[in-house]
Amino acid sequence: METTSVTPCDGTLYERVGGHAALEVVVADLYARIMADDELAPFFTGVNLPRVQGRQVEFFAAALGGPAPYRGPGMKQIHQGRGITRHHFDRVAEHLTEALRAAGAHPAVTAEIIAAVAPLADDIVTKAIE
Ligand code: HEM
Repeated sequence: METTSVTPCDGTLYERVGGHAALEVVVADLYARIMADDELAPFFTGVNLPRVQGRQVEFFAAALGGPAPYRGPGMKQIHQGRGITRHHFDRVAEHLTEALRAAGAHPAVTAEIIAAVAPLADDIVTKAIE
């Protein structure tokens, strides 16, 4: 079986992606990509981005098995009523994939992270028809 010391197959996804520092890089890049996307940027008009990015790092860290809990509001509470469609969710997931790739995450780790966030669509998407 092939093994590598750079991307061990054991440990939490949090560890395998590179811990807190790596997630800060990924989330900063994710928001740069979101704000450069004409279909997504309008959702974040007037939003305190540094604060939301900090929460996002906390959320991902906790969701991927990191040591600290996420203390913010739930996904449904945050996103309901914003008119987010499946299409918007998928675009964010694509930007997350690219941000992980750019940060050097192993493709298998990226795939596992995308699989881990996919079920969140049920709470984030509130508008069925575009
Ligand atoms: C993987 C999917 C997603 C996750 C894990 C996620 C997670 C989060 C988190 C943790 C926050 C910060 C909560 C807080 O205020 O403390 C947040 C805020 C926000 N999210 Fe998401 N989100 C996702 C997808 C989306 C999508 C698809 C959209 C819209 C296209 C979106 C729009 C927003 C907006 C506008 C805010 C700011 C709310 C505010 O503070 O006014 N999110 N999200």
